[in-house]
Amino acid sequence: MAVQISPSILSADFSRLAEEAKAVEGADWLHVDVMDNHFVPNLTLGVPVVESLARATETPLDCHLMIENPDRWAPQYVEAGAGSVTFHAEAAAAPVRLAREIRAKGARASMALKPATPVEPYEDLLSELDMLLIMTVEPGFGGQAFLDIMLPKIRRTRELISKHGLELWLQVDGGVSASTIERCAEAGADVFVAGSAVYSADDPAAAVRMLRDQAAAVTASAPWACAH
Ligand SMILES: O=C(CO)[C@H](O)[C@H](O)COP(=O)(O)O
Repeated sequence: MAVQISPSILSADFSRLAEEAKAVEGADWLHVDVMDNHFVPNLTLGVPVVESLARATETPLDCHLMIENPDRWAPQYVEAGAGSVTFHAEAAAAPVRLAREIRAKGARASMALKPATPVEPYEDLLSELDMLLIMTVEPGFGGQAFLDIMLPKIRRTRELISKHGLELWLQVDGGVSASTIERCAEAGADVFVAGSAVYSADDPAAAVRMLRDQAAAVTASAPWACAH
């Protein structure tokens, strides 16, 4: 699977969201961080803003729900126009049922793990998902330093994906930049969320292309990438 870049609008100017979305057209996804001030100590946006963003950009929306009770809310983000919906393992009451509901409604189903949540208890669920998101910062805020200690978890997840022969995308989110993306790619990630590294650049679209090229140069020689 080709490397994909998903710029996070958490680092964009929220008073100009449509323009900021257009500034990264050419990216594979637009990462939309939904925070409820309960699951994480920050509050961002909800379903009506996602509906508006879906109308404002051609880029498919990759909605990351950092919220309590995703079982209730996630289907509404599919209806709002998201192409991929990520819920947190720590918050979902019935992750398999929820993943099936997201898929049945027509979006890609994804599950996220906070840094302290291991992947191994979820091994048998991976076949129900289209993507697994490994947080490489504590969720809640952009601009945090990348947690190197997550690299072994990325590697172990890639091994599980290979062991079961899954077509599961492996996303990383938090502190991904020109100086960390290669380590993530070497460990086995193939979908990269980048907020501040993209939106602090003079040319956000060029920053997306540079990150994609950097990661692609690494994964070109990865055995797991060649297998797809
Ligand atoms: O989910 C997130 C925070 O919870 C953001 O997507 C993430 O932090 C992106 O920002 P940056 O690339 O600046 O770290």
